[in-house]
Amino acid sequence: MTATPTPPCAPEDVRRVACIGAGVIGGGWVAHFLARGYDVTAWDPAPDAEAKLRRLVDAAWPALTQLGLADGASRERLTVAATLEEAVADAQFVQESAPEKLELKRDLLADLDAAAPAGVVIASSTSGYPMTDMQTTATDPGRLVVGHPFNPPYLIPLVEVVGGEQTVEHAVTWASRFYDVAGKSVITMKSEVPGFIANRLQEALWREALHMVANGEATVQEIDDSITEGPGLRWAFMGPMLTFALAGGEGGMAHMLDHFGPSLKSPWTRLEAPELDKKLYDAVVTGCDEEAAGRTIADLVAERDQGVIDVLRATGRLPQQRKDTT
Ligand SMILES: NC(=O)C1=CN([C@@H]2O[C@H](COP(=O)(O)OP(=O)(O)OC[C@H]3O[C@@H](n4cnc5c(N)ncnc54)[C@H](O)[C@@H]3O)[C@@H](O)[C@H]2O)C=CC1
Ligand SMILES: C[N+](C)(C)CC(=O)CC(=O)[O-]
Repeated sequence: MTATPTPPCAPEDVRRVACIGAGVIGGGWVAHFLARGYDVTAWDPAPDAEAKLRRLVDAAWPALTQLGLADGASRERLTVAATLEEAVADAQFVQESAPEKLELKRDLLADLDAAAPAGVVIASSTSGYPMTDMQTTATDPGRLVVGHPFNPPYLIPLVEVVGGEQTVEHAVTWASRFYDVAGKSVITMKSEVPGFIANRLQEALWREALHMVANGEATVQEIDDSITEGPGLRWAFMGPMLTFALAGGEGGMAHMLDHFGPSLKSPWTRLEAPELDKKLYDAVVTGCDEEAAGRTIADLVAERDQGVIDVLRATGRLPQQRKDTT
């Protein structure tokens, strides 16, 4: 193991970003960084990756233009590299978004560490693996961090940052500051909670939803309506803690706990996940198809993007409108 050098430039001075893996999330990161005015180099081993990536960026661009592009932002600042080494040779920050397979991530992060300039911070988009488990074979594990985004990374602000046991503190601090400068909303985690904070919360909700679908207690449509017509409206601007504090009236959270605490224990009971057997699998997939009612994935992506922009605008969270470019 080598000592981790400090990053070659300050987070504010980064101009060149490498995105490794260019699927749903890697492509979303590419769109985000381009819209923020960075030069982006992407690499993905799939033969059709470049065409798919450019389609994704083109589909995201109208939403990003509505949000306001940074000065000089352009899709022409995207380069697709032929090799991993070429992609990171010049990078000042690397975002890895390859498939969620532990061995693949371990090998890939070690390869990126071998190829990227010394000290450059390398972040993984993993949605659940602790960095401690992924950094085991890298020569300089100190510069490897998790930077967990939310889909699509070009619209959902949150990114969760956390290091592993071998990550040096300055890499975590640097990454958090970089994402902040790049327009993200950052939570820097104190420890490696499996699945990180927000995924644990949404997976807990989803686990309960799967139980209800498996037991025939609710349809997929009812699950979704119960959130979009109910708590989801509040959660866009006020989290579950403060929202429930208001359930206690003038007594706030203390009264809420005194009043409802004992009765709330019944919905807290299902701690184990249901078996994801074929019946449940089919019920969830068919239910989503029925709910989509003929809308394609592209239709739903456009609907979601517009919905997120409307919510950001309505809650005063749009970045300053800036000059539109290409
Ligand atoms: N899909 C989602 O909603 C979210 C996914 N994530 C995380 O982002 C990462 C990527 O997930 P998705 O974009 O959904 O997957 P995806 O399947 O859409 O994209 C993965 C891409 O990686 C490429 N790839 C395959 N082997 C590779 C390698 N050895 N090196 C580099 N690239 C390689 C594939 O060709 C593909 O284009 C995963 O770690 C996932 O957990 C994080 C947040 C949300
Ligand atoms: C489904 N997922 C676990 C990969 C989702 C995430 O990690 C975050 C998100 O976008 O909701």
